[in-house]
Parts: sequence; C-alpha cells; structure tokens
Amino acid sequence: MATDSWALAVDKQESTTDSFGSLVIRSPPRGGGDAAPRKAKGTTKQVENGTKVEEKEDKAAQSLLNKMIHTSLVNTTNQVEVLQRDPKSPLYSVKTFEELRLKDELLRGVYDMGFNRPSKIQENALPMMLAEPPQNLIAQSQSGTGKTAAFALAMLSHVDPANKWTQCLCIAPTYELALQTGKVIEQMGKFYPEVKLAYAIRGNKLDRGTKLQEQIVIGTPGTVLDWCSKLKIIDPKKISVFVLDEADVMIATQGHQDQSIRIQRMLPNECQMLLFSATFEDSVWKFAERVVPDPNIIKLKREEETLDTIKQYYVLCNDKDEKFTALCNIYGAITIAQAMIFCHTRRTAGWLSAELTKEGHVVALLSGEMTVEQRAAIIERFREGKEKVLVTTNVCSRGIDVEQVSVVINFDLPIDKDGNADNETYLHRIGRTGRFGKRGLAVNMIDSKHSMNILNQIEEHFNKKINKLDTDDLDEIEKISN
Ligand SMILES: Nc1ncnc2c1ncn2[C@@H]1O[C@H](COP(=O)(O)OP(=O)(O)OP(=O)(O)O)[C@@H](O)[C@H]1O
Repeated sequence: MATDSWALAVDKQESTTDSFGSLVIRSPPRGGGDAAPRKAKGTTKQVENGTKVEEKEDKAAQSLLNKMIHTSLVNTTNQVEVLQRDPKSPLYSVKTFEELRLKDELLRGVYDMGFNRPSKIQENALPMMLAEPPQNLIAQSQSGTGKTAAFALAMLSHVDPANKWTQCLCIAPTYELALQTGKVIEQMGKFYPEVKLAYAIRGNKLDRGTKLQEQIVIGTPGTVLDWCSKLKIIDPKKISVFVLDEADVMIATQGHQDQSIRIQRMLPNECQMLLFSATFEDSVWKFAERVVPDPNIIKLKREEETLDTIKQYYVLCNDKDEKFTALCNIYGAITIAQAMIFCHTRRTAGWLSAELTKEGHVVALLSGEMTVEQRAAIIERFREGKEKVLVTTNVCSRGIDVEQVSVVINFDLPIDKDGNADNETYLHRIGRTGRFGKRGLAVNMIDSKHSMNILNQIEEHFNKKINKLDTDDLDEIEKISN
C-alpha cells in the first residue's frame, strides 16, 4: 500500500483554503410525492421483500435517528488508529481549529455551531483531507463523533467560489440522510456568501442539460448518477472532491453499491475520494477499497463496553403477568432514577407500558412503527427526565445514551433470528447502565426453559455468572441496589 508520492504537507495547506464565498442553498423539495418515507419499516410488514430489505431500512432509520438525537460528541474514551500510506510520514494532528488554517469565514461557521475544538476524528482526518496534493481517505468512527462536520469542512475548504460549477460531490444512502448532511454544510457555510449547495434527491427535478452552478452537491446515488450521466447536469470530470458517507448503510441498500461505483468511475483520477462509515465489517471494507484507491485509513476505536460495573441478575417467572409482578416488586423495593425495559415485540411493549401506567408510572413507549421524528422526540424527552421509564423493543434502542439510566430490565432476552442468544445486543442493552464508572443494575426476566437456555448462553459467552434474584423477598432486592 505504500507509495513514494505520499506527502502530507501541513505547510501547504494554505493553498487549499484560499478562496471562499458564502453558501447559498438550492433548497430541496418539501414533501415531494416521491420523498422517501421517514417511517422505519423493516419489521413484519416488509417480510415479502425479504430480510435484506429489513436490514437496510432499519440501518438507515437508525442512522437518521442517531443523527437527530446526538447532541454531544463521544470524545472521552476513544483511541485513534491511523494507517498512513507511508509509515515514515509524520502523523499530523491539530489541536485547535485555528491550526487547520481554515479561512476566517469557515472558522466563524465552526464557532457559530458551538464547536470549540476539533473532535478526535476531525483532528486526525482534517489535515489529511486538506493536504496538498489531495489525499484519499477511508475513515471509520462511531456515530456522533463528528465525521459529517469533518467532511463538510473539507468540502467547503476545497471549493473555489469563483468557479460556477459543481466541484464537490457527496452521496448519502437516503433522502433524509442527505438532508441532514446538507443542513450541516448549510450551517457551517453560513458566513460564505458565494458558495452554493444543491440537493440531488428525488423530487428535485432539473431539465436535461441544465448547467448546475452550485459548487457542492449532496444527494442519493440514483439521482446523482442520473445528474452525472443521463441528464448531464453535473460534469463528473470537474469534480475534485468525492465523499461517500455512511458506507455501511449504503451497502445495505440494494443497488446503491453499484451506483456508487459507477459514479466513482466517472470521476477524474486526481479527484480526492473520501469514504466514511460508522462500522467496518468486511463487506464495508471490500466496498471501501473499490471506491477509494490508495487510501489513508483512520479508525477511531471505542473502548470496549464492559460488564464489570454492572450487577446482573435473573428472576424466574412463569408468564408475563408474573414478570410484571416481579417488576413492580423491584420498583417497590429500590429507588430507580431511570429505567429502560426491553421487550421482544411491540405488542408486549404496548401492554407493559399500559400496565405500568396503570400502576402510576410515567412511561415512554418506543417502538418500530413510529416515525424517526417521533422516536427522536421520545428519546429526547426521556433524556430530559420527563419520563422515568422507557419501554422499548429492540428496533430503536441503539444510540440511546442516557446517563441517568440506573436499571435495565430485559423483560424478554435478546435473541437473534435463529432463536439463539444475541450477545452483542445484550451487551449493548445493559451497557446503557453502569456508565461513567457508576454502578448499574441489569435484571433478566426468565419465563421458560428456552429463555433460561438463552441466559446460560449469555453467561457462557461473557464468562460471567448471573445470579438469581427472588423478587418476592424485598430485603434481597434492597440488598442488590446497595
Ligand atoms: N468539534 C466539535 N465540537 C462539538 N460538537 C461537535 C463537533 N463536531 C461535531 N459536533 C456535533 O456532534 C454531533 C455529531 O456530529 P456528526 O453528526 O458530525 O457525527 P457523525 O460521526 O457524522 O455521526 P453519524 O455517524 O451519526 O453521521 C453533532 O450534533 C455535531 O454538531
């Protein structure tokens, strides 16, 4: 992978940031008839389309939800691994936005958004993205770590506002994700009176041969491909920065992978290729290598979630009514700041939240048929402490980071599609508690031989014994909360 030509010259960065204008937005169509629905499907309704569709839609909805609910960066426990093409090249790191030598107008945009310092991924990726000659990059870091802001800044930095044609092209997997990213570019470019942004998304109909003047285009692969080829609205040969965002979601969407590669093939060799992903399984990596030749690689590793600070118990019950009684007993015996309760189906979640409400609890219910906006609003209310109990199915529970959650109840244990223990989901669920060094409590409700078997699989997987709790014995429950 090493090449002789690698040069990451920070002192040359100025040359990439010399001319800027303001950002004028070509607005996306509002509520266009063919706008993709924001509702997360992907559950039973989509069965006829097969499991791939389910996965795709959930991933895109989850990703959108993450974007909507992330207000702060996960900054503390991350480590960066930077794999550069030339091992001899220095690892550049910038500690302040000033050190990036951004144009003043861009700096103003950054500070106006409330950013004081670059996040880890920004600190590492931006010097590479702004280097001369342009460097290709594959970057992976979890959701909410500042990737979008990083490449938005890179695109804005590369644009020459005097040139009235599209110079930067960014593709995102869905209509909504493209809009969210567009918003970040709009905000960041607030102080640049000449730079314009256009949305290549369904519903934004332009005539064949229209010569687009916007320097930045954000869109979905299908429409971008049409604009570059059939409709000749963008001249791909004039693109100098190509960003592929959410690569992991992209490949889960049928057709997007091919379309992305077709777009990439139309771009000139010297075009800078940047690819971002929140996760990096093999399939993403293979795709990334096809899209980004000769890449620098940045991976931001999150510290492993650990079960060490979480006390885990199980409760033996015969049916869901007994599980509910056990739950009430736990609530009667210990003070719970906030709790998350996971159910296997929407039906159980709905039933449970109704029962808890009857008992006088203020309950929030989150389930798969809700729109992403509705989910984001519920999660926000829960984070603000307006409700103390969140009952949820698994569908939408990732990305919920609530510090005050002290108890996680697995009303139903997580299982994979083959009916075996879903260890990763278990870790993720109970990892909601016991954060930031606080001690957490996780209680698993067992109501059948099968669920006991699942629990045993989980114990074995994590090599950790889960003790039995007698919820009829109030003293015993009190003890576990100490
Ligand atoms: N340097 C920074 N300082 C403070 N906040 C920041 C900084 N960079 C980004 N943010 C904010 O952090 C949140 C997450 O950033 P961003 O959306 O760029 O993350 P992401 O890694 O792209 O997430 P996703 O994978 O979900 O797209 C946003 O609210 C953004 O405004």
